[in-house]
Amino acid sequence: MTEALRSPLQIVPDPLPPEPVVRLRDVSRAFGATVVLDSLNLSIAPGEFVALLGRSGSGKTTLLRTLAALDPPQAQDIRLPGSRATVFQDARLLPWKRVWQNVALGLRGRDARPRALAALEEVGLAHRVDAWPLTLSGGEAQRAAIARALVREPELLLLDEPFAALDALTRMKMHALVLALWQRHRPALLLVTHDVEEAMALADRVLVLDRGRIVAEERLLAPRGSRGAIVRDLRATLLRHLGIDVGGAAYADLLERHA
Ligand SMILES: Nc1ncnc2c1ncn2[C@@H]1O[C@H](COP(=O)(O)OP(=O)(O)OP(=O)(O)O)[C@@H](O)[C@H]1O
Repeated sequence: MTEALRSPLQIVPDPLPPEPVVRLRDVSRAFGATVVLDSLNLSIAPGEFVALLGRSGSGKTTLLRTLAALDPPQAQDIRLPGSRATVFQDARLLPWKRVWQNVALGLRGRDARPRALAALEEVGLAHRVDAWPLTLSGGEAQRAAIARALVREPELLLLDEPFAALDALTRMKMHALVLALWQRHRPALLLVTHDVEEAMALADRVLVLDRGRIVAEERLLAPRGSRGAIVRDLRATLLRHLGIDVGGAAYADLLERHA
């Protein structure tokens, strides 16, 4: 027997953390003299759900476009997975193609249609597969856009304020849907949002971007659905980073009016 096997106290090394699927090191981006991303560092682990908050003009969309590799490549230290998909605020469906054809767009092989149909069924649109995009409601169009992203089984799913244009009830349904799909498929997911509540309800980690830098990072360790007790302080912290003082009299007054 070897020495190691005889020892009653074997030291089992911690498993190495998984390699991030996204890694940005010291990434900057400027438009003319305006610096929009400023020496930014960001890692996202496989299967992690990250929310990105930021005031208007803080650089969220620019960061998302960098992660989607939509802008011309630059000589920067950026690692991205090969398979990525993006869902925007507007569904961007081609109006001259039926819903299932929009989802199947770019898929190769005979199984393109069955794959598209399966994805549409997953998002609750089995009854609308042959519809024209212009006949869909806003929520249905976003479901189709999510199906189009998911059918590619991306390692990285980017959501750019996908619920911003939806009414409150539809938004809640979409939250539940995105969470269920993320749990089933487990892509790394970056959700850009203005909505602190949305970020806290859905994400594992919430980042705040300000003037092209990540100025706050909060991990949500409590399981989703049982976060009620811990969210108040966190909400206040995140809102402060977004320039809203929840301790201020004006905010207290606002809360009272909504009570
Ligand atoms: N193609 C471009 N050319 C010039 N300036 C740009 C371009 N794209 C973005 N900007 C500028 O970069 C800054 C950040 O824009 P970005 O769209 O990334 O912000 P954002 O946080 O997504 O804002 P919002 O929440 O309002 O969508 C803004 O000042 C914007 O005017």
